[in-house]
Amino acid sequence: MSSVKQLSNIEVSTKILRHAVPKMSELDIPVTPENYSVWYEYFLGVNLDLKRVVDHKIENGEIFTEEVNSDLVKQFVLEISPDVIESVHVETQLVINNLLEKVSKISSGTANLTETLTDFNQELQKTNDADMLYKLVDTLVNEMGSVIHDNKQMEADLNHMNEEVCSLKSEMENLSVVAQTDQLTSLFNRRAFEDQIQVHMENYEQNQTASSLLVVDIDHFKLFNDTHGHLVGDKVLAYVALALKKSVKGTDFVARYGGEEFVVLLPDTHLDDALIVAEALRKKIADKKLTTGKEKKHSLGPLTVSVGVATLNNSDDRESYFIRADEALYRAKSSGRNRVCGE
Ligand SMILES: Nc1nc2c(ncn2[C@@H]2O[C@H](COP(=O)(O)OP(=O)(O)OP(=O)(O)O)[C@@H](O)[C@H]2O)c(=O)[nH]1
Repeated sequence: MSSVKQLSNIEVSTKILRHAVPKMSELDIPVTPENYSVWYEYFLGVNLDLKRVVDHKIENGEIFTEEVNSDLVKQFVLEISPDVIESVHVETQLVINNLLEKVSKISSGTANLTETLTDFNQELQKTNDADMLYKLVDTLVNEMGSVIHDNKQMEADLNHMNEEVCSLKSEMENLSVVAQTDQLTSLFNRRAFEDQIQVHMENYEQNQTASSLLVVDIDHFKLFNDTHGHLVGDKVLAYVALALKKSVKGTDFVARYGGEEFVVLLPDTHLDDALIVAEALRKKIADKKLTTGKEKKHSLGPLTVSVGVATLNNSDDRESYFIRADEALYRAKSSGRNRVCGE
């Protein structure tokens, strides 16, 4: 279990919330989810680089302008592993539950108190001859009234805080999606792939669930870019991404590994079946006639991919699994491209 997970409990997240928000307001930093993530990390105290950079800025009296905040986000938040983002989700959810519990307790407590005091007040008003007592109790009732008022105010504050935490949570979720998505193709990115390959390894270890990996690389993509320009190149990448996504089952995982290279993880799939899937992908892309221009008359020429396939085995770690698929891809390239090679 990571140190972050060990620290993940309601006390820690509430404590951080209590420190982070006042500090941000002291430094005039808007409490957006991204900025909050930086300060959450800062008060969590495990990211020493972040702490050093922020402390240095505070010591030098530096102003946390929009630019400074955004640099901190870029430098540290976008580097936060999905693990940490996930843990912030869990903690935010715990804070919400805690707050909801408090809010409901205060609501019912206030309702009871109001009822009791109202009855008591009515009874007292019927008694004419106990002036002194009446005055004392009336004072008491007034005081209790102000307690009720305070409680109501507290309830309103808690409700408001709850709304803010809810919106924080939903923004954090968006942040997590962004951190795992490739902007150009909308596929998962390499970071998400690293997580998913880990899931496959664990399923294999625990339940002997088979797993196969395809590494798909567009052939001569440099030439394509050079001939048609980068913008068309980008569109072709988006097209290949969609073609891959549409050609596999919903449980299969497609990501852009980088540049013109894609990866597909097939759960519960042995080598023979993975080779069939890979061949179907290759053929689908090779058969498509790509055109451009308003009337789609201008042909872009052939577009093909090479695919390397590997299946997870007992002695694999994440790296060796990927390397075997990548070596198979290399063989597909060096033996002529537009083909599939297995390990
Ligand atoms: N348009 C565009 N091009 C990209 C992107 N990422 C990488 N590339 C280009 O992809 C090309 C990859 O070239 P190479 O690695 O030489 O590979 P290749 O031309 O596909 O040749 P083989 O893989 O050997 O068939 C380079 O020209 C990169 O600039 C991108 O996001 N958009």
